Amino acid sequence: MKIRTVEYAGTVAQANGPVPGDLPQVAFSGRSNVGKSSLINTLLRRTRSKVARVSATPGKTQALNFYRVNDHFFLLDLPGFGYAKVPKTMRDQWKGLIEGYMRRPVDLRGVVHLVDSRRNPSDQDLQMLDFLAQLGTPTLVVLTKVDKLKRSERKKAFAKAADRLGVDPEQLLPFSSKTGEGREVLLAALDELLGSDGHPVEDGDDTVDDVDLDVGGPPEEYTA
Ligand SMILES: Nc1nc2c(ncn2[C@@H]2O[C@H](COP(=O)(O)OP(=O)(O)OP(=O)(O)O)[C@@H](O)[C@H]2O)c(=O)[nH]1
Ligand SMILES: [Mg+2]
Repeated sequence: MKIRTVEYAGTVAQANGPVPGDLPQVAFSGRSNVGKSSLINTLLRRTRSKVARVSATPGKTQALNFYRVNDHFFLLDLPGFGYAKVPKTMRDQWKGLIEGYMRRPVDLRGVVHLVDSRRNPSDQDLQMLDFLAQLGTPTLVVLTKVDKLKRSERKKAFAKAADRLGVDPEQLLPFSSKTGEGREVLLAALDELLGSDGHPVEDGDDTVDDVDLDVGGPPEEYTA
């Protein structure tokens, strides 16, 4: 997939809030600080005008942010979970928002769930993956920040995470926003999730898109 255009399309702060349009969706989830904003910016090649903002106070307001990519699909940035300082009421709100949204009859083609490659997947990671399995939503699991692992550590880390998640190590996609490792594989996986709806099939390099573009972004209170 070649990323041609990315526009902020809206924010959904309530599970039953209006969706900004009628396009297939792919959502990105994971615990706070897992590297989700960095991955989205790397994936969309938005290094100068960042799409997903990094907020100084994680978890303050929980909302789903929508970005329209190539006028063909919505990339959904789900709020990060598991931030230690977030009170339980807020965690319940998070659950209500995400689970409520996912249960809606929206055209959600898949979820990319991020886990830090240096950490053991948490109970919340397992709960999220269970929930997605129950819904039957196709799910990709990405292990982030792999640049921080030595080659020798990587194999062990992947085996351990796979064991805990109950999948094969080959099913875990390595990713690094620092080196760009995994970007092409993940884009190809998104192509598969989206089928022919995601984009017109097309070859060629995709290095020309980081031209000056101001995608805007969610209101400050909705960045997680
Ligand atoms: N070495 C390395 N650091 C990374 C990578 N991805 C993210 N980071 C760092 O990890 C920290 C968190 O990254 P973010 O992309 O803001 O993570 P997030 O999941 O969006 O975090 P919240 O929005 O706060 O939930 C930042 O200090 C990043 O620079 C990576 O691939 N490699
Ligand atoms: Mg973020």
